[in-house]
Amino acid sequence: MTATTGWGVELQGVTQRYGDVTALDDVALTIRPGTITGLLGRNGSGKSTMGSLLAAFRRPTAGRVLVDGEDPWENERVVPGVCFVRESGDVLDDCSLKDNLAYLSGARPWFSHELAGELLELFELDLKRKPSKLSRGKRSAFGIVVGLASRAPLTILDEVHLGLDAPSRYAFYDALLADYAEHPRTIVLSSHLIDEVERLLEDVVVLDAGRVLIAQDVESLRAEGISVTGPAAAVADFVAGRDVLATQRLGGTTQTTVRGALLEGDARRARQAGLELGPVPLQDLFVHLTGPGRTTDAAARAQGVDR
Ligand SMILES: Nc1ncnc2c1ncn2[C@@H]1O[C@H](COP(=O)(O)OP(=O)(O)OP(=O)(O)O)[C@@H](O)[C@H]1O
Repeated sequence: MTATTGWGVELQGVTQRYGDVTALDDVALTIRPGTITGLLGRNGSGKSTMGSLLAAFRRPTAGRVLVDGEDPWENERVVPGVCFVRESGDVLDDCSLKDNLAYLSGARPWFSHELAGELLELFELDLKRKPSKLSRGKRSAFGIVVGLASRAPLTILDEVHLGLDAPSRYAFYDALLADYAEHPRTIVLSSHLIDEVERLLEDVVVLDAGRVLIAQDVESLRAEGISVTGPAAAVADFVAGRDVLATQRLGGTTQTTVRGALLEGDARRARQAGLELGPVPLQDLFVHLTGPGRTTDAAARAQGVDR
């Protein structure tokens, strides 16, 4: 089948309830086609639920899900183009990997057997083995083989690195980037290892208790976090009136993380006050915005509510 450049996603007022648990709460979101988007959030924030809605594993309680402009639910055009790989692994446990690949590739119009072969070798997976007999890491690796080789226009990789050792994780990241460069598509990557995946991401969506806290491109998000370090009084003066996310003190020195782009003259003012300005890693921003005790403030900030 001819290549695509990836399918976009739009969620309009999407709510998903499980009994009295609201997993997604009136979510409005656009995922740009042809990007790698990081789907981040603390445990239970709704990431897997969002994946299952995009893959039409379930229908939302309320609102509209659009994949490539159409509702994916029972949609014969859209469903084969959405590949959702999740930790639980939707594989045939008691069939060999070879039979699994034959079965799974049958439903995937863009499936590349050549790439599957390369990845099986990379992760040292034996086609004769059955998923039920694999270690956790090898099971994850097989999920990655299926997810990448499917070359689906919308690929959702939900915590697919679980159990993988560090060399295998980095091999996965490299393989993903290499294949994505040659076969552009939309990839939604959910992971708690933000430091590791940051370099892969173009856009980032942060969910917080079922709501969208952040949805923007990584570059502009990074530019919004500033670390200010220097004498305590000078730091306090510099950050006054700004959105302070965290402060650490060591002796007379303070390091404060603020959210918000630098204003004109800030760099000069900081230099004159003996302060050091620096970037904030995405992981730190995430922790400061969603960490325990911050949830309510962060959600309120996202909604423009003053507390
Ligand atoms: N099938 C289900 N039945 C009942 N509640 C569910 C179901 N699936 C998810 N939930 C609940 O919905 C909320 C969101 O869960 P979800 O799995 O989407 O979060 P997550 O961000 O993927 O979490 P994690 O990072 O821990 O995997 C949680 O409170 C969870 O307990």
